[in-house]
Amino acid sequence: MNTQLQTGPLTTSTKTIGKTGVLIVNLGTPDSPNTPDVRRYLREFLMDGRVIDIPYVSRWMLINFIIAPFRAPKSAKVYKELWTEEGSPLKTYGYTVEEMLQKALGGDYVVKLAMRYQNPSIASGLAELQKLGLSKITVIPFFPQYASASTGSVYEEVMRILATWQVMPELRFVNRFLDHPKFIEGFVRLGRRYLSERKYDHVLFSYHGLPERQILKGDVTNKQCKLGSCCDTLNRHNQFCYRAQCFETTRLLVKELGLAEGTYTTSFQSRLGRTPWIKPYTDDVIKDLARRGIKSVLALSPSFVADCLETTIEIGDEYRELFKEVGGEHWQLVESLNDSEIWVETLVDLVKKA
Ligand SMILES: C=CC1=C(C)c2cc3[nH]c(cc4nc(cc5[nH]c(cc1n2)c(C)c5CCC(=O)O)C(CCC(=O)O)=C4C)c(C)c3C=C
Ligand SMILES: [Fe+2]
Ligand SMILES: [Fe+2]
Repeated sequence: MNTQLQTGPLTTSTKTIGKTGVLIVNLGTPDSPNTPDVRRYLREFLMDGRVIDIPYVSRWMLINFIIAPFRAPKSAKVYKELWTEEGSPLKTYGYTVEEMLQKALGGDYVVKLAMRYQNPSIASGLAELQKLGLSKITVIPFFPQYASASTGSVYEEVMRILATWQVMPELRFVNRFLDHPKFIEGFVRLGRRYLSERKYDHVLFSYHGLPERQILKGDVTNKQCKLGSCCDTLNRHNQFCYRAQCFETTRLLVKELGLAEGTYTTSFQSRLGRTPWIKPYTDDVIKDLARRGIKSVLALSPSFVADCLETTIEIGDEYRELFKEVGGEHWQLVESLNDSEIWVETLVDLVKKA
């Protein structure tokens, strides 16, 4: 037997051996807008300790005694308004983007769509990729800004499943892409289109909110986040502060859109429960804008890459109603990146650079 150690250079390049799997992952949505499916979705979603980060027993009681019996039927009604003939927009756009990205990347890649909660699950997407004997897998959570409750949870689920594999291929996780030039350009193009059609008194950038506690728990480097003006700049100490990442996203968009100081605001929506969430709250900002005599608002939501309950219903319908109730006249939601070419170009670039 030849026991001599090979000392020369490697003769094979890992790049040429197998294909690369690309798992694109969005948050998830119910299988249907009926109460049992919505209940199952909310149960899986909100039992995630990264989403509701309270002790297991308290979380279990909250979900089973409040969310499941009371919130699920209410949410089901709203999901029925959102639902289209093709289903939930979040999932429909996901499948279209899966197809577009596969076409754009070509035969060296296999693209699979997964949802963190419900279907198609991360487990099923990874199982399909496993069968192909890939040399590399790149995971792209569809969240522009990092948060433990979103990106962190996708990572955890992927790692939980991969931990059971005998062969683990080379792995890449895209952490965030809030400053990717094409991602920014995507929202800028949309914004410009609306701004060229009519004059708006104010532009509102409304992001998904988070409990303040979750931001403070993530501030591991220097414990300096006070959830105030410290989040106004993004630097190496607060690079994972979700609030700071949202302000940075606004800054990049504002620069490209050429908005003047005082004509735009960043705010946070979708509060749940009684603990404090990051501020300013979108509903408070809307009331304040109306009080200041602002009559027309253009609203963008760059924490989402596909339209969903949080954009179409919460911003598009509920905040419009609120704005009009408090004296506003014209409210316009800017649609999300959805299945636009520029969003697919963003993904191609993220995959190639991973
Ligand atoms: C404690 C609760 C929640 C945290 C934390 C949270 C973080 C978070 N969520 C998204 C993206 C989405 N959330 C969506 C819906 C949604 N979010 C929560 C709660 C928390 N989210 C609930 C209860 C719901 C369901 C809606 C309802 O029943 O009222 C959606 C839309 C899904 C759809 O089907 O359309 C998205 C997308 C992010 C990015 C995030 C952390 C930054
Ligand atoms: Fe959410
Ligand atoms: Fe911060």
